[in-house]
Amino acid sequence: MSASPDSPDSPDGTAEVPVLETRDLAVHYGGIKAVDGISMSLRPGLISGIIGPNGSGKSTLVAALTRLTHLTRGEIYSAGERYDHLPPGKIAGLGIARTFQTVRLLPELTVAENVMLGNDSVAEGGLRGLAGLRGRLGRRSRSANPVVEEALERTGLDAFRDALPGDLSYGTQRRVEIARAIAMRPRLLLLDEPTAGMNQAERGEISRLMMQLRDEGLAQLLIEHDVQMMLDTCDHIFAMAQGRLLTEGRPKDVVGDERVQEAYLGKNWRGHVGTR
Ligand SMILES: Nc1ncnc2c1ncn2[C@@H]1O[C@H](COP(=O)(O)OP(=O)(O)OP(=O)(O)O)[C@@H](O)[C@H]1O
Repeated sequence: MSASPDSPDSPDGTAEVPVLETRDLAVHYGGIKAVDGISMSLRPGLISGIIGPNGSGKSTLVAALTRLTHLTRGEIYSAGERYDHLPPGKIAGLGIARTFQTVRLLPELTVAENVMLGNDSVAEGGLRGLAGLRGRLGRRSRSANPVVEEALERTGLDAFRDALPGDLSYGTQRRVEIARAIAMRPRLLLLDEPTAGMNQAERGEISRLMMQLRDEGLAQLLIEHDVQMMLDTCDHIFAMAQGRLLTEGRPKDVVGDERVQEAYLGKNWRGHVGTR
């Protein structure tokens, strides 16, 4: 692998290696330029966000970062190491975990078992690992896996450990997905619309969880249509339109940017932008 030749400076002047970086990234589907020349850099330990109208390329960008779609051109680096040639199965090994737009839990497994699937030892065992999971975990017992226990605790799911996903609220199912991703011990967590279909209280819960994880050092990239949540949660926002970056910066600056308002928010958006 080749190393990224230059790195941005952190506020204290020392060189800081981005947790993730793209250079001139493009994904075209025939004539559709879903992503068209994105160069972006995610700083460690921050919550970064992507906003943009429907069809602006946000999900395609995440698919490119996790190597689930082809690249038309460009380069991707994880902690300075170029990885755009790797297949999707190798991305977790780089310390990049993700949640999806729709809940993807295994309905016949308990919360603890679903979370355990995120852990390396089980993932390496594949389906045989899954078959052995029940025996090792045991219903109504602790998993004896400190990573899983920690993930359940950090996401406030300990009380639900023996529940099946179908018995949980949508918001709690989302938290299980985040717990499973955390059990991978990632360096970077990608969250694609984690609060879709949630009420305000559940959104607040996810937002607080993300900030808690950020305070514990986990870098996150959030895609979300709820602009107020983005303002409240993110440290840095990228605004996309038609596959390109319109602007990036502090949330209130980006949301206050005329081009962003024109492309996405509309002139009637009246959220508050002055609190951060
Ligand atoms: N597999 C595909 N084949 C062809 N076109 C695609 C494919 N995936 C995405 N597109 C197109 O690429 C563009 C960007 O789509 P994408 O889903 O990335 O946007 P988005 O910003 O995530 O939208 P949303 O907010 O609605 O989820 C759209 O025009 C979409 O129709």
